[in-house]
Formats: sequence, structure tokens, C-alpha cells
Amino acid sequence: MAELVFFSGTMDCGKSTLALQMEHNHRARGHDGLVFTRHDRAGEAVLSSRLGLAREALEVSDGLDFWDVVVEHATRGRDLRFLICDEAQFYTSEQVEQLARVVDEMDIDVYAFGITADFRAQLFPGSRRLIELADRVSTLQVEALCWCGRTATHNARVVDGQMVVEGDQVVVGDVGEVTPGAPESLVEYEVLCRRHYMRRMTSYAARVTSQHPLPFEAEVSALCPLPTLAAHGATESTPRAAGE
Ligand SMILES: Nc1ncnc2c1ncn2[C@@H]1O[C@H](COP(=O)(O)OP(=O)(O)O)[C@@H](O)[C@H]1O
Ligand SMILES: Cc1cn([C@H]2C[C@H](O)[C@@H](COP(=O)(O)O)O2)c(=O)[nH]c1=O
Repeated sequence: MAELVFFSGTMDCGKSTLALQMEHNHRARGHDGLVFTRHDRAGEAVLSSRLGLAREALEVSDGLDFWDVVVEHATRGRDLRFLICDEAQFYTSEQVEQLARVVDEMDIDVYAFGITADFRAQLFPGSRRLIELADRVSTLQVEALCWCGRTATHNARVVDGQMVVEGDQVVVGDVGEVTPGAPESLVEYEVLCRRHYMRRMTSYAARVTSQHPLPFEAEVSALCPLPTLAAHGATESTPRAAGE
């Protein structure tokens, strides 16, 4: 029986790599399928992984109807067995419902991949509907790590070196070295454990804290303006030792 599976994790945990691997494995066994994505960092109609692999994909626009697309391909004689759906957090709730219908009424497996929550730690609409409707939600085995060594659970947005919690939900971007003072407004992401997400303690803020202990607390507070940060002071700058 076909399944709707949601493979989820933080940014940079290997979702797109797994999507490409699953497509490869199914195709290697002679199964026919379609690959979809939306707003991939590499551009339109491409599914790309940070490991360097990429392949063409169908771009999911707001108006795309998965049911219609699948019916159209079936009418042309395709015996579709699976759909790969990357960046599924950006799909609409209606599109996720169409995917569930494709599974139930056409017996086609749907493998969706995406992050659950945005930079404010709030669910994306597509992810919410997937969690509500999927047969299985599977967390990826390879965990992205916070700078402290703990498993990363949250996606922080960093603009001009500062973690922000307000702004548009969708801003396509990559994880990377935070570069404060960049000439133009630069949006980057950093994965953090909940503890450091709640304290807005990015790797850059932690480095500044360790370089300028208590007398410069005001400077650090300006970088990470949260009461909880001041309360926890410089002790947060020490990366966790393995197994700690
Ligand atoms: N140079 C590298 N060597 C080995 N693994 C890498 C390298 N660069 C990236 N990766 C792996 O790729 C993962 C990111 O894969 P990707 O599919 O792009 O993630 P996601 O789609 O979840 O954002 C990283 O967590 C890491 O495991
Ligand atoms: C947290 C967050 C992320 N995004 C964007 C940034 C990336 O383009 C994708 C995630 O891609 P990945 O393959 O999982 O790294 O989502 C966003 O638009 N808004 C956010 O809050």
C-alpha cells in the first residue's frame, strides 16, 4: 500500500541528499516517478544537495495541482510509482492534501522532504499539513549540530550578523559563516540547539562573548538583545566536549 512520508529535520541535515538518493534507488529498479521542488537555493526547477549533486525537477508554483499533474502524466501512459517532493515546507496546505489523495486514490508513494519550523520556531503551512496527514514523519539520522556540539533542533535567521525573530517567513538562503558588517543586508541561517536558539546565542555571538568577558557585557547584549542572554553571561561561550 502506498504511503505519504514526511522526512524532516533542520536545514543542512541531508534532506535533499536523501531525496536524490531515493529517486536514484527507485529509478534503478525501473520505477517511474516525478521530482518536485520549490525555491531551491540553486534556482528554479532544480533539486540540489550541498554534497554537489543536483537534478532537474518540476517547480511547484502556488497554482500547481499535484492531482492534475499526476493524472496528466498517467494519461500520457506513464506508470508513476513515486513522487519526490523537496522543500515541501513551502507547499500550500491544499497541495499537501492533493499529495495525500494521490497516495490514497492512485496508490503512488509520496516522499516529502522539508524543514518543519521557520526562523521564529513556527510551523510552515506545508509542514503543518504534512505532520497532520502523513502516514509517517521520519527524522533524518544525520543530525546537524549546534556550535556547542548539541544536536541542532532550530533554524535561526541571521541578518547582518544579528539573529532576528521578525520578518518574512520565506527568504531563500543558506547556512554559512556569519559575516557581520557585510556591505549589503545579508540573510544567512544557522542551526542551533533550543537552548541557544532561545538565548539568541549564535556562534558569532558566542565568539564575541568569549573574547570580551564580563566588562564588555553591554556589547554582547547589543548583539543578542535578550534578557535571558544577560542573565546567563559568558558561560554560554564554551563549546561542549564530546560526550558531555
Ligand atoms: N564537504 C562535505 N563533505 C561531507 N559531507 C558534506 C559536505 N558538505 C555537506 N555535507 C553533508 O551534506 C549535508 C547537507 O545536505 P543537504 O542535502 O544539502 O541538506 P538539507 O537538504 O537538509 O539542507 C550536511 O549535513 C553534511 O552532512
Ligand atoms: C528557517 C527558514 C528557512 N528558509 C529557507 C532557507 C532555505 O532556502 C530553505 C531551507 O532549505 P534546506 O535545504 O533545508 O537548507 O528554507 C526560509 O525561507 N524561512 C525560514 O524561516
